[in-house]
Amino acid sequence: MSVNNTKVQDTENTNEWINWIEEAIDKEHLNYYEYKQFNNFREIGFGNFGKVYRVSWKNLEKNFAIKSFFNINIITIKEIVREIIYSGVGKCDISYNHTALIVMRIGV
Ligand SMILES: Nc1ncnc2c1ncn2[C@@H]1O[C@H](COP(=O)(O)OP(=O)(O)OP(=O)(O)O)[C@@H](O)[C@H]1O
Repeated sequence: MSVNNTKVQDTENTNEWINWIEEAIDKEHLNYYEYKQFNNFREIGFGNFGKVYRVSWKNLEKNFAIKSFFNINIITIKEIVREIIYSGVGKCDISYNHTALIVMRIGV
């Protein structure tokens, strides 16, 4: 799974959280999006953990917000899980500047 390609700090705890995400995808509790299905990246904000982009999906009119997390570590991975549970619609493939990406509904 692509999350392993990021700059993950290789602690047991971090791996547990990554496993949680991967299992949730396997069991289809989480949607998984290919990064290449998104285009028209426009930066719309940034927070403590990374940047947020407005993106188009599969060249359709459908827009999503994508949140990127830099320097994946135990703190950010917990934040990713929290965001996925409370506001996310899914997790995205990782390829953008080696960051983890989650996909959210647009609008805050
Ligand atoms: N789903 C979204 N749709 C549209 N804009 C968003 C969305 N999520 C975040 N944003 C924009 O990106 C900015 C940063 O959001 P982000 O969640 O990264 O940080 P935060 O909530 O301000 O703080 P923290 O980093 O502590 O979570 C927000 O202030 C908002 O302007």
